[in-house]
Amino acid sequence: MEGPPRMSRLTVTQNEQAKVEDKVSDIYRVLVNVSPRAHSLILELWRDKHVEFLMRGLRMLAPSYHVLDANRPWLCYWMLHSIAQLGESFDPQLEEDVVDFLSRCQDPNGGYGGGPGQMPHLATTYAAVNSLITLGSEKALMSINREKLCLFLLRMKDSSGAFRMHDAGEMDVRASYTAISVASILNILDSEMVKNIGTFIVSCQTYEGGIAGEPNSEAHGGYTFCGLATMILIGEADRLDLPSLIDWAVFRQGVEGGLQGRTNKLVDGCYSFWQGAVLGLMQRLASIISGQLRSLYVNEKQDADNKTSVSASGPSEGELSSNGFSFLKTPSEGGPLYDSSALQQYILLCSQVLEGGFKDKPGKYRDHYHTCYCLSGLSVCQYSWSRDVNNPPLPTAVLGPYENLLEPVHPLFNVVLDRYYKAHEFYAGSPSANLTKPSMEESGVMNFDG
Ligand SMILES: CC(C)=CCC/C(C)=C/CC/C(C)=C/COP(=O)(O)OP(=O)(O)O
Ligand SMILES: [Zn+2]
Repeated sequence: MEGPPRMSRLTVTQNEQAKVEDKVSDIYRVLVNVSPRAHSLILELWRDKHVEFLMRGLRMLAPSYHVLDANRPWLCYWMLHSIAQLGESFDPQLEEDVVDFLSRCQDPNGGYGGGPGQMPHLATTYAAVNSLITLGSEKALMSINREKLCLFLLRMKDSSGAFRMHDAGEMDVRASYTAISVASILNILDSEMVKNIGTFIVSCQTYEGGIAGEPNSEAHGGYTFCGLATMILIGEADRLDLPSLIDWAVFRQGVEGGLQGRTNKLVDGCYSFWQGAVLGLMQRLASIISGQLRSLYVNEKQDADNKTSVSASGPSEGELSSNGFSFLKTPSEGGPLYDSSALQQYILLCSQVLEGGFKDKPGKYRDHYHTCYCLSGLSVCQYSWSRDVNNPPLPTAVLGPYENLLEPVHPLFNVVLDRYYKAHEFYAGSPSANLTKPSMEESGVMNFDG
């Protein structure tokens, strides 16, 4: 694994980076020569344009949902979540159409496929569940068959502890996150689902400090978010080497202000969330981090398996599903571990498309994925100085006019906070223990090792 950075990639990075830097410094040259009003205008979030772009996308999707065949729950999530972060409500007819469509994607044996009749997949299950929670109506929340979903999740669980994305599919950190995220938010997380997942994720942390998609691969922001969020949701974050994770993550901010996904690659607006949220989550792990640093200094070498009192003694099922809720009660300490103002500048100046929507970087086209994750990253950034995400941030934390402020998101699930609270309350009365579930053998947990 260890070795020098690949030179070809470094060369491309430097050339491309220079072009982006030129563009950014052109904009700054304009900025310093104009009035404060113009400065503020340039940093404005073009809300109406974004809502127009997103609503148009949703309406086009609604009648037939025939585009991007296997990705339709994702398109729903990216658009709905973006609209919710912008503080807009949904037209009841549109909401009804989306719930009906997603119900048609729900497999009779649990989970959601990329379209009606398609095989259930963990990624589209996550997207569908987050979409329905974002819609937030009783009809939307009731439409999820949690009992069957529980069976689907157990079917995707391999004997090693890791999850597969779909029947006979690949096992990676995305699968762990999407499974644990939906189980936690729907209050069906149990010890069977959690078993050995921490060990799998620990095995994906690389020599750089970030987390890879699978053991022996390269650390990447997308997988690092998935791995860290999963470890927090299962109460095992202290099994990761958090100081080295921070060390890797803080160096992912480029001179352009944006964040890159991996070493020597270009910055990209979508990592504003994947990497920004990782560093945001770290602010709530301060006590574990200082404990790990202390033990480093006193040279207390601990076996990773013995570090977690929670995993050693086994948490109760109620405790497991409540990790996502209690995490928010831990104060966010010390301010952001990245330059929040520079990241907001990158999102607003380099990723924002004035006709509506967001893109990876100048020279690329807008799309709904980048719109969703640039907005999610911007929201995380705006609240990065707040100890409590439930309180509005100070004006100094929000770059540009204060009207730029977005709705806060739950950083572990990436759904708007008030929708999360509604779902949490809705599903609180019926935890996993009340669902009739078979054992691992009865549910046919796949064992490819024979
Ligand atoms: C919840 C869920 C399903 C999360 C997915 C997380 C995520 C974004 C993973 C990224 C996967 C990956 C290796 C991208 C590299 O693309 P690239 O080589 O085009 O980009 P790069 O140059 O920026 O690395
Ligand atoms: Zn991207």
